[in-house]
Amino acid sequence: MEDIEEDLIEQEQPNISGKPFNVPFRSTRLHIQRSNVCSRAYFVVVMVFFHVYILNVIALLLYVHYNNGPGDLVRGDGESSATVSGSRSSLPQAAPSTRELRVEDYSQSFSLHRMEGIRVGHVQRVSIVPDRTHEMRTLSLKPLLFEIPGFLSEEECRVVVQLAQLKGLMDSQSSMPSQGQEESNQPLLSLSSEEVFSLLDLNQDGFLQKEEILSHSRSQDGTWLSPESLRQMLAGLEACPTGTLTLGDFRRVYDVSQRPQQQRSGKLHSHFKQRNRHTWLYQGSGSHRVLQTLRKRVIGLTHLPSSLVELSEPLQVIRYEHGDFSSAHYDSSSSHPETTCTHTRLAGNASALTEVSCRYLTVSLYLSSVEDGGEITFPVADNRTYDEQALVQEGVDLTDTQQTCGKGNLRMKPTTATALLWYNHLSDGRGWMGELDEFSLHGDCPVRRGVKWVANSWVNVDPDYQQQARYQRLVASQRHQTKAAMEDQYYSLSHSDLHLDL
Ligand SMILES: O=C(O)CCC(=O)C(=O)O
Ligand SMILES: [Fe+2]
Repeated sequence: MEDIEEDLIEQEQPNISGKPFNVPFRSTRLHIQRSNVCSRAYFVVVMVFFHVYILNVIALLLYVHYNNGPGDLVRGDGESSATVSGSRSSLPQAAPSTRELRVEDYSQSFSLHRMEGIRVGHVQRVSIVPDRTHEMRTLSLKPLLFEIPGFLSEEECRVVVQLAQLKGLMDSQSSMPSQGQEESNQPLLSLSSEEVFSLLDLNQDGFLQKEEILSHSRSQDGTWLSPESLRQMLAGLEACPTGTLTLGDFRRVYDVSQRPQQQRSGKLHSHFKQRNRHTWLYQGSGSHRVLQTLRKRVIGLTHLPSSLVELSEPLQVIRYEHGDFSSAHYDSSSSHPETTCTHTRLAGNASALTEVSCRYLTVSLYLSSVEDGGEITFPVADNRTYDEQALVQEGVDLTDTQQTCGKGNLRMKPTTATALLWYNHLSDGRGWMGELDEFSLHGDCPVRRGVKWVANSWVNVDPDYQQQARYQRLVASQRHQTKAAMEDQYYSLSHSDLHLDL
């Protein structure tokens, strides 16, 4: 207490003006301090806490500043209307920066841009190309779906159709066995369980290990084992105490997995069917300027980072002639532990996983109008809830676009130069891609008169953010190596030229 009083006396020195504090004030301070509330120790502790707090805030601000988004992965790159028709460097990207390499060090603090639908019928003006704006109309909120008339010029539509014709179109394959294909696959599917077991038993030890089953279903091609059937088999395998399947186990599990889906789940779901022809058009540097422009326009429209869009699938151009259609389907897939995204597979230790398409959103570009039929249908758009059972009721299967196109909730007639954009996935609530949006189910009604040309621009995103980041770093470093190799070659060439000259 004496110390405190000494201290107080020291503090009662005259102030700057040379005058001592007046008496009432001094007596108040003395009173407070004698009551021990503001003891020196207390003051020191408060100040220490205060400084630690300030330091923490500064550290946090610095952290946020230097880790502002995952580098090239989701950087807003200002690829706006002004740059849509501007030329961009075609040089390979630089090597991964230290900033990119730190991507895994911190948790997500960024967002994949997602447009606002506001309400059905809402029209917003968007700036995608210089010197003009486009109207973007919300067609549904579930899925989040927009229509942008005049997204392309008629000339651009013509060029894309001609480029597709030049490339050549091929028959589209159904990703799931269609009824027709089931028949044509009969000889293959009629392999006995013993034969299938023996083919899968790579090391011929008489047991099937998980890796052996997975090894045959790595690539999406073929119709033998859909992701759903694969899940059935793996569930059966996990139920076995040994973690392997004997021939007897395999017979049971395989039988169940090969039964049509409607019998397993009790739901009358028809398999995916389609009839049309398609081709793929590369949009990277060196491709036709219209294709490059369209990709930039998709970047401008979606506000997604150019690196994501540029590493996505090429443009798919589809031609539907008379009677051509596709039954209702999802453009993307829900994620499961047994699946990996096709586009990022090289970046993971995923050699034994089934590949699936991971497409955050779809931009469908209509390159022609159709005289009759050929609408795109979203059978469950804006239903209050998603009910898979309700898709098939009283013999009416809403996924069967050949029979029930008129009964879906939303149908859009193809119109030349119009774009549709919809999100196939919900947000994960943290700014990355979340679950498959079940309302994004859509199909194509049969063309009755005319020809439908449509181009699909998909933006691929891996629901596993780290995997997407690894993939982008891998591509960036490979590009860097390629560039270095090209420069080396150029250097040695010019060097040898020099020798020749001499
Ligand atoms: O025809 C359309 O409008 C879109 C085509 C489509 O759904 C697809 O190819 O996945
Ligand atoms: Fe589709």
